Order: sequence, then structure tokens, then C-alpha cells
Amino acid sequence: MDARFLGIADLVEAPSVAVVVDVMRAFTVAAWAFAQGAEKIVLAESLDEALALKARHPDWVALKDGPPAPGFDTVNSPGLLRSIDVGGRTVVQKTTAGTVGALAVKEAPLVLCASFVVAEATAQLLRTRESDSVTFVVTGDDGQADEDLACAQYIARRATEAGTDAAEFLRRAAESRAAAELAEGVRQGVHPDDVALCLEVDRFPFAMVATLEGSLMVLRPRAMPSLTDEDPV
Ligand SMILES: O=C(O)[C@H](CS(=O)(=O)O)OP(=O)(O)O
Ligand SMILES: [Mg+2]
Repeated sequence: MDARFLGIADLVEAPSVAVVVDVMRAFTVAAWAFAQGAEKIVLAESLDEALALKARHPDWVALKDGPPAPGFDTVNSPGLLRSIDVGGRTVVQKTTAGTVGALAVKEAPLVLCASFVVAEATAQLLRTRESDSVTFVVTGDDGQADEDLACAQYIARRATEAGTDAAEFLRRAAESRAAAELAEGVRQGVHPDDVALCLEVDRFPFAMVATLEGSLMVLRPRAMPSLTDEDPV
């Protein structure tokens, strides 16, 4: 498999297969939403669009990164999301890096959104598709965020070498600037468990596929049967 690792600004054309990686925290949060029964996640282009969608659909759950804000139900925190009832509901998500990265490749035929918690399921979907060219979008810090790059490299390796050990990749993520800022309270809208929740490898047995549904980019879980048999959600 030919794997490329690009920041959002480096994308010049729609790749055939894109894996958009945001470990801390957008696509860890998205996976937790699905694990708690969310039906789908709409990736909003802007805060205004997220609020407009929420106004049109009051039963939807709107979340943003940073501090809590009027009109939003919650923030981009896996730890905090655990106490929100998202069962059967649509979530609208707007963040600084993750959702922007997914929207940047919305024309790609296959868009997966990933983090460590869905690493093996994502790798398995890439294997199933026999994808020979995959673009990993490293969403944080202009493509330099080491938690995202480490996860992208881990998934790329895992897609071709099933026995790849996660330890070194997790160490890099744990030592990333994002992990430090979350732990030290530099970032807002944080639960004390967030970093640990973002570093759980293969917590969930599904990949996450984003597709255009009308004008909206919509993320949905895709169960990977062999993982689901071993570890049902
Ligand atoms: O929520 C996050 O962790 C970040 C934003 S910030 O750096 O905390 O302000 O957003 P994401 O798009 O999930 O990287
Ligand atoms: Mg991030």
C-alpha cells in the first residue's frame, strides 16, 4: 500500500481513499458518540452552520471544541460526552482540525475518519478494499501533530502488517503537545479522562465512513464483522 501523510493545507486534489486522523479529540469523540448509539454525525462547515442545523432540528445534539457556548449541547470531549444521551440521535460536530480535515476531502470516493480507538477496524476496512494508494490527512498543527501522525502511521502499518505493536506509536501520542495541553488545562472543554480515552487502541469494533448526503458531510459507523464477533458494542 502506498501511504501518503499530508496536512490539510497540503491537499491539492481529492485522493481516491482518504483516512482523516484526529486523535485529540474529534474522532475519538465521534467514536464514543456511535458507541453510545448516535445514529449519525453531521460534520458542520462552521459554527453558524452547526447552530442553524440545531435550530432546524432541536432534537439533534450540537457540539463544538473549546469552551461551552450558547446554543451548543456539549463540547468536544470524550469524557464529557459519556454523560450525554445521544442514543438514536444525530450529532452535529464542529471542531478546529478534525471536521475541517474531513470536509477538505469530501469529494474523495472513500473517506474514513479515524483515531486510535478505531485503528484496527480502519486498517481492516482498508485491507478489505485492497486500497493500494491511501492519503492520510494529519489534521492537527498543519500536519505536524504527532498524535495524529503517529496514529496515521500505525494504521498504515497495521493495514499491511497485522502484528504491528502499538506501543511506540502510543508513546508518541502520549508525549504530544495536544496531550500536554489537555492534561495541563491549556485547552478548554476538557474532562480529566480525555487523554486516556484518546489513547485506547481498538476500543471500538467499527470504522467510521463519511459521505456526502445532499449538501451535508455525514459520518456513520461501519461495523467490521470479525471485530464485532470478538467484542460486540
Ligand atoms: O477539541 C480539540 O481537542 C481540538 C481543539 S482545541 O485544540 O482543543 O481547541 O479540536 P480537534 O479538531 O478535535 O483537534
Ligand atoms: Mg486534534
